[in-house]
Amino acid sequence: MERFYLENISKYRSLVDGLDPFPKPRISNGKPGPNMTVCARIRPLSENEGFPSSIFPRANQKNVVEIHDLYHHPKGVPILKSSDYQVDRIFNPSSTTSQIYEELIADLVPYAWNGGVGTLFAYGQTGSGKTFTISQVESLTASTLMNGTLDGERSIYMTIIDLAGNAAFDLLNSRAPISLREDASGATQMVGAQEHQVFNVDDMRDVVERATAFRRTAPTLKNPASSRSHAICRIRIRNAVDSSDGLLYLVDLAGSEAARDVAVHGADRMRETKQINISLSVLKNCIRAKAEVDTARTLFGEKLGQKVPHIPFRQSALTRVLKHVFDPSSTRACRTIVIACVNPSLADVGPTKNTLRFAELLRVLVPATDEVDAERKSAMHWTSVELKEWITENAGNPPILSNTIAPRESGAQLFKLSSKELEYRCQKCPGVKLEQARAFRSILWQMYISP
Ligand SMILES: Nc1ncnc2c1ncn2[C@@H]1O[C@H](COP(=O)(O)OP(=O)(O)OP(=O)(O)O)[C@@H](O)[C@H]1O
Repeated sequence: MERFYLENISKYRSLVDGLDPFPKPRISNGKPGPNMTVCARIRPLSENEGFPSSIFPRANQKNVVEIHDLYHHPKGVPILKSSDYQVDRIFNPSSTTSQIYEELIADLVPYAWNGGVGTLFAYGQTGSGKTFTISQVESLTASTLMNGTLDGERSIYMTIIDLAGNAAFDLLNSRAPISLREDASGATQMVGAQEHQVFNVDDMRDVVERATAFRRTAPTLKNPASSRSHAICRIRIRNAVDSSDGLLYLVDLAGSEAARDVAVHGADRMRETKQINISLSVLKNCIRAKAEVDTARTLFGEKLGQKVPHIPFRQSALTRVLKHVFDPSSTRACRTIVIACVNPSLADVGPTKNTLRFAELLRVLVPATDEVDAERKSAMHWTSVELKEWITENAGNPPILSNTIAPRESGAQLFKLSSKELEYRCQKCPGVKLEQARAFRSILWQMYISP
């Protein structure tokens, strides 16, 4: 494929130049949820790669990127296939980590200082800049925590572990194996992991450097030192006065490597990649379900009762460690930021689209409350024709339509279907994947939930 792109670079450029610079804007039906921000960071092109960029921030709409890919047309002429993606914030190749930190992450630090749980994930294809971003954020976080501007006395402790499959290792103790267990209160404990108290910026940077030396890496086609594990840096901020410890989790996820990248590395690497991809998929389901719970709580408050989506956080070691973040019964205040890292090179266009699709699926938009009420009330009485119109507008691409509703099914009947039945029907539509079916189901879920 890379050869095809290289041979057609000038054709690609001329096709992109011929596109309408002001395409039809995407319609967004809400604003980002209260405790979750999903952004994308486009790293600079490496000079030695020789491919043009496939990512074009849209000129007439903020936080939307267009991706242009080149396809082999059966008639032999390369054609352009374009898609667009929207996130809460896009950082261009010229953005520095300090800018990203100031704009997006710095607020998590006082939030955790005052007892909240702040979590930052870096997600993306191998070589897309996750470790680059998280390591600089760790250093900037150390400066904010230690520069004396935050009110009150706190003690700060760090633990850094990595997870390979369901096995966990202590990066601050020569990668000694540790176990993850739930204690009597239901909290997940990293049994055997060392926790280091830190007193200044240098202490914190030393701890991070020590951990980095023990991180598991292996070569991939895209990165000679690719991280093949999820690294979790936990900073516990102890407040002796009211005993509610704040927590900051900085999570550098393993590269979401495509199978073709590891094909040359044998069966073990294929197994490892499969495990990484499973844990990333569970993580995605948990982040999205958590955002749905938060959104529903914002919209319906006390009236919501027990009617919250299931959060499958027990399905992988990664999400069990982060139980504080995902357990819907937890009463702790949590804020989560996801940075989807992408490499703009045309050679990476496939994984880039996967990463941005992943990022989009994490977003749960909150419609204005009066809009929800009005829409919900009228939707219950829609006929199947009105329902079809609504589904066409809201079900994404490819459209979920043909088999979703029976000929005379009304709005009220569709909204009462169980999630399983709805997912099953959506999946019968050509080209619709389970993830899209779930995302669509959650839009419906927000609409039909009764206060
Ligand atoms: N924003 C950026 N500016 C300059 N260089 C960058 C940027 N992002 C990444 N790089 C460079 O790209 C290379 C790969 O980055 P990095 O190791 O962070 O990727 P990764 O996503 O963590 O990969 P993996 O999942 O394989 O570990 C590194 O040499 C890094 O210095």
